[in-house]
Amino acid sequence: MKKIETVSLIGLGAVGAAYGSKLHDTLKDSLQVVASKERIQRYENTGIIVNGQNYHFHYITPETKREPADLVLFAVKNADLSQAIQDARHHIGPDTIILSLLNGISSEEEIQSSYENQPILYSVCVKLDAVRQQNETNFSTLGWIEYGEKDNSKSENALAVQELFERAGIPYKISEDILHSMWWKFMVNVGINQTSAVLKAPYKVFQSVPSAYEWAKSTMREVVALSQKTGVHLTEEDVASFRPIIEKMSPDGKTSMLQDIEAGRKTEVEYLAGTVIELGKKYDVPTPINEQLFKIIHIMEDMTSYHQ
Ligand SMILES: NC(=O)C1=CN([C@@H]2O[C@H](COP(=O)(O)OP(=O)(O)OC[C@H]3O[C@@H](n4cnc5c(N)ncnc54)[C@H](OP(=O)(O)O)[C@@H]3O)[C@@H](O)[C@H]2O)C=CC1
Ligand SMILES: CC(C)(CO)C(=O)C(=O)O
Repeated sequence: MKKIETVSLIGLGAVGAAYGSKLHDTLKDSLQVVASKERIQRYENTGIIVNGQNYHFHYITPETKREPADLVLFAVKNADLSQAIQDARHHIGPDTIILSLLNGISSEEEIQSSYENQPILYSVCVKLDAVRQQNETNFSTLGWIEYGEKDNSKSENALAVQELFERAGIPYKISEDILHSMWWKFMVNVGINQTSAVLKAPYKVFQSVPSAYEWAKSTMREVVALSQKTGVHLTEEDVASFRPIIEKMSPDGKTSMLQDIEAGRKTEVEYLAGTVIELGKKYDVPTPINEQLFKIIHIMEDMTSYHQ
Protein backbone atom coordinates (compact mmCIF):
# COMPACT_ATOMS: atom_id res chain seq x y z
CA MET A 1 0.00 0.00 0.00
CA LYS A 2 1.09 3.56 -0.75
CA LYS A 3 2.57 5.18 2.40
CA ILE A 4 2.67 8.93 3.00
CA GLU A 5 6.17 9.83 4.23
CA THR A 6 6.37 13.55 3.41
CA VAL A 7 3.74 16.21 3.98
CA SER A 8 3.74 19.91 3.07
CA LEU A 9 1.39 22.26 4.86
CA ILE A 10 0.52 25.75 3.74
CA GLY A 11 -1.29 27.89 6.31
CA LEU A 12 -0.26 27.82 9.97
CA GLY A 13 -3.28 29.51 11.54
CA ALA A 14 -5.90 27.89 13.79
CA VAL A 15 -6.52 24.86 11.58
CA GLY A 16 -2.98 24.47 10.21
CA ALA A 17 -1.35 24.74 13.63
CA ALA A 18 -3.85 22.36 15.26
CA TYR A 19 -3.45 19.52 12.73
CA GLY A 20 0.15 20.52 11.95
CA SER A 21 1.12 19.97 15.60
CA LYS A 22 -0.12 16.37 15.42
CA LEU A 23 1.65 15.75 12.12
CA HIS A 24 4.87 17.29 13.45
CA ASP A 25 4.80 15.00 16.51
CA THR A 26 4.82 12.02 14.15
CA LEU A 27 6.68 13.13 11.05
CA LYS A 28 9.14 15.62 12.59
CA ASP A 29 10.98 17.36 9.72
CA SER A 30 9.20 15.29 7.09
CA LEU A 31 6.40 17.80 7.68
CA GLN A 32 7.39 21.01 5.90
CA VAL A 33 5.53 24.29 6.33
CA VAL A 34 5.56 26.47 3.24
CA ALA A 35 5.78 30.16 4.09
CA SER A 36 7.37 33.34 2.78
CA LYS A 37 10.64 34.60 4.28
CA GLU A 38 8.74 37.31 6.16
CA ARG A 39 6.32 34.77 7.66
CA ILE A 40 9.12 32.37 8.59
CA GLN A 41 10.96 35.16 10.37
CA ARG A 42 7.81 36.09 12.28
CA TYR A 43 7.04 32.46 13.18
CA GLU A 44 10.64 31.85 14.32
CA ASN A 45 10.71 35.04 16.40
CA THR A 46 7.49 34.39 18.27
CA GLY A 47 7.30 30.60 18.05
CA ILE A 48 4.07 28.80 17.21
CA ILE A 49 2.37 27.78 20.42
CA VAL A 50 -0.24 25.05 20.27
CA ASN A 51 -2.08 24.21 23.48
CA GLY A 52 0.81 25.70 25.46
CA GLN A 53 3.60 23.89 23.62
CA ASN A 54 6.12 25.74 21.45
CA TYR A 55 6.45 24.05 18.05
CA HIS A 56 9.55 24.41 15.87
CA PHE A 57 8.32 23.49 12.44
CA HIS A 58 10.56 22.85 9.45
CA TYR A 59 9.86 25.90 7.27
CA ILE A 60 10.53 26.21 3.56
CA THR A 61 10.09 29.22 1.29
CA PRO A 62 7.92 28.95 -1.82
CA GLU A 63 10.95 29.58 -4.04
CA THR A 64 12.93 26.60 -2.71
CA LYS A 65 12.98 23.72 -5.19
CA ARG A 66 12.47 20.24 -3.73
CA GLU A 67 11.08 16.79 -4.42
CA PRO A 68 7.28 16.81 -4.53
CA ALA A 69 5.61 15.84 -1.24
CA ASP A 70 3.41 12.77 -0.87
CA LEU A 71 0.63 14.95 0.58
CA VAL A 72 -0.03 18.70 0.43
CA LEU A 73 -2.45 20.21 2.94
CA PHE A 74 -4.00 23.62 2.31
CA ALA A 75 -5.12 25.47 5.47
CA VAL A 76 -5.29 29.12 4.44
CA LYS A 77 -8.34 31.38 4.24
CA ASN A 78 -10.25 31.29 0.93
CA ALA A 79 -9.07 34.75 -0.17
CA ASP A 80 -5.44 33.59 0.16
CA LEU A 81 -5.91 30.34 -1.70
CA SER A 82 -4.79 31.45 -5.15
CA GLN A 83 -1.46 32.73 -3.76
CA ALA A 84 -1.08 29.55 -1.68
CA ILE A 85 -1.65 27.41 -4.77
CA GLN A 86 1.23 29.26 -6.45
CA ASP A 87 3.43 29.04 -3.37
CA ALA A 88 2.95 25.26 -3.07
CA ARG A 89 3.94 24.60 -6.70
CA HIS A 90 7.31 22.96 -5.94
CA HIS A 91 5.61 20.55 -3.54
CA ILE A 92 3.10 19.20 -6.04
CA GLY A 93 4.08 16.43 -8.45
CA PRO A 94 1.84 14.11 -10.48
CA ASP A 95 1.35 11.69 -7.57
CA THR A 96 0.99 14.24 -4.76
CA ILE A 97 -2.32 13.89 -2.96
CA ILE A 98 -3.97 17.22 -2.12
CA LEU A 99 -6.32 17.87 0.77
CA SER A 100 -7.93 21.26 1.31
CA LEU A 101 -9.18 22.00 4.82
CA LEU A 102 -10.83 25.28 3.87
CA ASN A 103 -14.46 25.99 4.59
CA GLY A 104 -16.86 26.64 1.72
CA ILE A 105 -17.60 24.56 -1.35
CA SER A 106 -15.17 26.01 -3.87
CA SER A 107 -11.57 25.41 -2.76
CA GLU A 108 -11.15 21.95 -4.31
CA GLU A 109 -12.34 23.22 -7.68
CA GLU A 110 -10.06 26.24 -7.43
CA ILE A 111 -7.09 23.96 -6.77
CA GLN A 112 -8.16 21.57 -9.51
CA SER A 113 -8.31 24.41 -12.01
CA SER A 114 -4.58 25.04 -11.43
CA TYR A 115 -3.61 21.38 -11.17
CA GLU A 116 -5.71 19.49 -13.67
CA ASN A 117 -5.83 15.70 -13.16
CA GLN A 118 -4.20 16.07 -9.73
CA PRO A 119 -5.38 13.55 -7.12
CA ILE A 120 -7.51 15.71 -4.80
CA LEU A 121 -9.47 14.32 -1.91
CA TYR A 122 -12.47 16.47 -0.99
CA SER A 123 -12.56 17.26 2.71
CA VAL A 124 -14.07 19.22 5.60
CA CYS A 125 -13.04 19.59 9.23
CA VAL A 126 -15.88 19.02 11.63
CA LYS A 127 -16.17 20.08 15.28
CA LEU A 128 -12.65 21.53 15.55
CA ASP A 129 -12.83 24.39 18.06
CA ALA A 130 -9.40 25.91 17.46
CA VAL A 131 -8.95 29.54 18.48
CA ARG A 132 -5.89 31.49 17.37
CA GLN A 133 -4.57 34.69 18.88
CA GLN A 134 -1.55 35.86 16.90
CA ASN A 135 0.94 32.96 17.23
CA GLU A 136 -1.02 30.95 19.81
CA THR A 137 -3.62 28.33 18.95
CA ASN A 138 -5.70 26.48 21.50
CA PHE A 139 -8.27 23.77 20.96
CA SER A 140 -10.20 21.46 23.24
CA THR A 141 -11.15 19.06 20.46
CA LEU A 142 -9.66 18.29 17.06
CA GLY A 143 -13.07 17.11 15.92
CA TRP A 144 -12.41 15.07 12.84
CA ILE A 145 -11.43 15.48 9.19
CA GLU A 146 -14.08 14.00 6.94
CA TYR A 147 -12.80 13.31 3.44
CA GLY A 148 -13.22 11.22 0.34
CA GLU A 149 -12.89 10.91 -3.40
CA LYS A 150 -15.36 12.96 -5.41
CA ASP A 151 -16.92 9.66 -6.59
CA ASN A 152 -16.87 8.28 -2.99
CA SER A 153 -14.62 5.35 -3.95
CA LYS A 154 -12.28 3.96 -1.27
CA SER A 155 -9.23 4.66 -3.38
CA GLU A 156 -5.59 3.85 -2.62
CA ASN A 157 -5.07 7.57 -1.88
CA ALA A 158 -7.97 7.67 0.57
CA LEU A 159 -6.52 4.64 2.36
CA ALA A 160 -3.02 6.16 2.39
CA VAL A 161 -4.40 9.27 4.10
CA GLN A 162 -6.28 7.05 6.55
CA GLU A 163 -3.01 5.27 7.44
CA LEU A 164 -1.28 8.65 7.98
CA PHE A 165 -4.11 9.96 10.17
CA GLU A 166 -4.02 6.74 12.24
CA ARG A 167 -0.26 7.13 12.70
CA ALA A 168 -0.54 10.81 13.67
CA GLY A 169 -3.60 10.40 15.91
CA ILE A 170 -5.73 12.72 13.79
CA PRO A 171 -9.40 11.77 14.05
CA TYR A 172 -10.99 11.21 10.64
CA LYS A 173 -13.95 9.73 8.81
CA ILE A 174 -13.95 8.56 5.21
CA SER A 175 -17.21 9.99 3.97
CA GLU A 176 -19.82 7.76 2.34
CA ASP A 177 -21.05 10.80 0.41
CA ILE A 178 -18.51 13.61 0.35
CA LEU A 179 -20.69 16.03 -1.60
CA HIS A 180 -23.34 15.71 1.11
CA SER A 181 -20.67 16.16 3.83
CA MET A 182 -19.34 19.29 2.14
CA TRP A 183 -22.77 20.81 1.74
CA TRP A 184 -23.64 19.91 5.34
CA LYS A 185 -20.50 21.69 6.56
CA PHE A 186 -21.27 24.63 4.26
CA MET A 187 -24.76 24.81 5.78
CA VAL A 188 -23.26 24.81 9.29
CA ASN A 189 -20.76 27.56 8.47
CA VAL A 190 -23.37 29.69 6.73
CA GLY A 191 -25.53 29.38 9.86
CA ILE A 192 -23.16 29.50 12.78
CA ASN A 193 -20.11 31.44 11.52
CA GLN A 194 -22.07 34.38 10.19
CA THR A 195 -24.53 34.77 13.07
CA SER A 196 -21.71 34.37 15.60
CA ALA A 197 -19.75 37.13 13.86
CA VAL A 198 -22.70 39.52 13.97
CA LEU A 199 -23.67 38.63 17.56
CA LYS A 200 -20.00 38.47 18.66
CA ALA A 201 -21.06 35.20 20.21
CA PRO A 202 -18.78 32.36 21.36
CA TYR A 203 -20.26 28.84 21.29
CA LYS A 204 -21.75 29.20 24.79
CA VAL A 205 -24.29 31.71 23.42
CA PHE A 206 -25.61 29.14 20.95
CA GLN A 207 -25.49 26.45 23.63
CA SER A 208 -27.61 28.47 26.07
CA VAL A 209 -29.66 31.12 24.24
CA PRO A 210 -32.39 29.38 22.20
CA SER A 211 -33.26 32.47 20.11
CA ALA A 212 -29.63 32.79 18.94
CA TYR A 213 -29.51 29.16 17.86
CA GLU A 214 -32.93 29.48 16.16
CA TRP A 215 -31.58 32.37 14.06
CA ALA A 216 -28.54 30.30 13.06
CA LYS A 217 -30.90 27.45 12.05
CA SER A 218 -33.06 29.79 9.94
CA THR A 219 -29.90 30.86 8.13
CA MET A 220 -28.94 27.21 7.57
CA ARG A 221 -32.37 26.48 6.11
CA GLU A 222 -31.63 28.73 3.13
CA VAL A 223 -28.80 26.30 2.26
CA VAL A 224 -31.19 23.37 2.76
CA ALA A 225 -33.56 24.97 0.22
CA LEU A 226 -30.71 25.50 -2.26
CA SER A 227 -29.46 21.96 -1.83
CA GLN A 228 -32.75 20.66 -3.26
CA LYS A 229 -31.83 22.36 -6.54
CA THR A 230 -28.26 21.09 -6.65
CA GLY A 231 -29.16 17.46 -6.10
CA VAL A 232 -27.63 17.25 -2.60
CA HIS A 233 -30.94 17.20 -0.73
CA LEU A 234 -30.06 18.30 2.80
CA THR A 235 -32.94 17.85 5.23
CA GLU A 236 -34.21 19.18 8.55
CA GLU A 237 -32.42 16.19 10.11
CA ASP A 238 -29.14 17.58 8.77
CA VAL A 239 -29.91 20.89 10.49
CA ALA A 240 -30.72 19.05 13.73
CA SER A 241 -27.55 16.95 13.57
CA PHE A 242 -25.31 19.95 14.36
CA ARG A 243 -26.94 20.51 17.76
CA PRO A 244 -25.17 17.63 19.61
CA ILE A 245 -21.90 18.69 17.99
CA ILE A 246 -22.01 22.32 19.11
CA GLU A 247 -23.12 21.18 22.58
CA LYS A 248 -19.73 19.47 23.00
CA MET A 249 -17.58 22.34 21.72
CA SER A 250 -15.66 24.54 24.15
CA PRO A 251 -18.14 27.17 25.50
CA ASP A 252 -15.51 29.89 25.05
CA GLY A 253 -14.57 28.69 21.56
CA LYS A 254 -15.31 30.97 18.61
CA THR A 255 -16.02 30.38 14.95
CA SER A 256 -13.28 31.28 12.50
CA MET A 257 -15.40 34.20 11.26
CA LEU A 258 -15.82 35.68 14.73
CA GLN A 259 -12.06 35.31 15.19
CA ASP A 260 -11.56 37.23 11.91
CA ILE A 261 -13.87 40.06 13.02
CA GLU A 262 -12.15 40.33 16.39
CA ALA A 263 -8.69 40.34 14.83
CA GLY A 264 -9.71 42.98 12.25
CA ARG A 265 -9.15 40.54 9.36
CA LYS A 266 -11.27 40.26 6.24
CA THR A 267 -13.85 37.50 6.69
CA GLU A 268 -14.89 34.65 4.39
CA VAL A 269 -18.39 36.12 3.91
CA GLU A 270 -17.98 36.09 0.10
CA TYR A 271 -17.59 32.28 0.28
CA LEU A 272 -20.56 31.78 2.63
CA ALA A 273 -23.43 34.32 2.20
CA GLY A 274 -21.85 35.43 -1.11
CA THR A 275 -22.10 31.90 -2.52
CA VAL A 276 -25.61 31.40 -1.09
CA ILE A 277 -26.84 34.62 -2.72
CA GLU A 278 -25.24 33.71 -6.06
CA LEU A 279 -26.77 30.22 -6.03
CA GLY A 280 -30.11 31.70 -4.89
CA LYS A 281 -30.16 33.91 -7.99
CA LYS A 282 -29.14 31.02 -10.22
CA TYR A 283 -31.87 28.68 -8.93
CA ASP A 284 -34.49 31.30 -8.08
CA VAL A 285 -34.43 30.48 -4.35
CA PRO A 286 -35.01 33.37 -1.91
CA THR A 287 -32.09 33.99 0.47
CA PRO A 288 -33.15 37.08 2.50
CA ILE A 289 -31.28 36.24 5.71
CA ASN A 290 -28.01 35.70 3.88
CA GLU A 291 -28.54 38.93 1.94
CA GLN A 292 -28.78 40.85 5.21
CA LEU A 293 -25.84 39.01 6.78
CA PHE A 294 -23.76 39.73 3.67
CA LYS A 295 -24.45 43.46 4.05
CA ILE A 296 -23.96 43.56 7.83
CA ILE A 297 -20.70 41.61 7.79
CA HIS A 298 -19.34 43.86 5.05
CA ILE A 299 -20.25 46.90 7.15
CA MET A 300 -18.48 45.31 10.13
CA GLU A 301 -15.38 44.78 7.97
CA ASP A 302 -15.53 48.42 6.78
CA MET A 303 -15.88 49.62 10.38
CA THR A 304 -12.77 47.65 11.36
CA SER A 305 -10.65 49.15 8.59
CA TYR A 306 -12.09 52.61 9.45
CA HIS A 307 -10.82 52.22 13.03
CA GLN A 308 -7.37 50.92 12.08
N1 LIG B 1 -10.69 28.12 12.97
C1 LIG B 1 -11.43 27.03 12.94
O1 LIG B 1 -11.76 26.46 13.99
C2 LIG B 1 -11.85 26.43 11.63
C3 LIG B 1 -11.53 27.00 10.40
N2 LIG B 1 -11.89 26.37 9.23
C4 LIG B 1 -11.52 26.90 7.92
O2 LIG B 1 -10.13 26.64 7.70
C5 LIG B 1 -9.54 27.66 6.89
C6 LIG B 1 -8.38 28.27 7.67
O3 LIG B 1 -8.93 28.92 8.82
P1 LIG B 1 -8.09 29.37 10.08
O4 LIG B 1 -7.02 28.39 10.34
O5 LIG B 1 -9.07 29.67 11.13
O6 LIG B 1 -7.45 30.72 9.51
P2 LIG B 1 -6.27 31.60 10.12
O7 LIG B 1 -6.50 32.98 9.63
O8 LIG B 1 -6.13 31.35 11.57
O9 LIG B 1 -4.99 30.98 9.41
C7 LIG B 1 -4.67 31.09 8.06
C8 LIG B 1 -3.18 31.07 7.98
O10 LIG B 1 -2.79 31.01 6.61
C9 LIG B 1 -1.59 31.74 6.50
N3 LIG B 1 -1.37 32.07 5.09
C10 LIG B 1 -2.12 32.79 4.24
N4 LIG B 1 -1.58 32.81 3.01
C11 LIG B 1 -0.45 32.09 3.08
C12 LIG B 1 0.57 31.77 2.15
N5 LIG B 1 0.53 32.17 0.86
N6 LIG B 1 1.62 31.03 2.57
C13 LIG B 1 1.71 30.61 3.85
N7 LIG B 1 0.78 30.87 4.78
C14 LIG B 1 -0.29 31.61 4.40
C15 LIG B 1 -1.81 32.95 7.37
O11 LIG B 1 -0.57 33.48 7.70
P3 LIG B 1 -0.38 34.90 8.44
O12 LIG B 1 -1.05 34.79 9.75
O13 LIG B 1 1.07 34.99 8.52
O14 LIG B 1 -1.04 35.89 7.54
C16 LIG B 1 -2.52 32.32 8.56
O15 LIG B 1 -1.60 31.92 9.55
C17 LIG B 1 -10.68 28.66 6.59
O16 LIG B 1 -11.27 28.37 5.36
C18 LIG B 1 -11.66 28.42 7.75
O17 LIG B 1 -12.97 28.79 7.39
C19 LIG B 1 -12.50 25.15 9.25
C20 LIG B 1 -12.83 24.56 10.43
C21 LIG B 1 -12.57 25.15 11.70
C1 LIG C 1 -17.79 24.40 12.49
C2 LIG C 1 -16.89 25.55 12.91
C3 LIG C 1 -17.76 26.61 13.49
C4 LIG C 1 -15.95 24.98 13.97
O1 LIG C 1 -15.19 23.92 13.50
C5 LIG C 1 -16.07 26.06 11.77
O2 LIG C 1 -15.94 25.40 10.77
C6 LIG C 1 -15.40 27.37 11.81
O3 LIG C 1 -15.14 27.92 12.90
O4 LIG C 1 -15.09 27.88 10.72
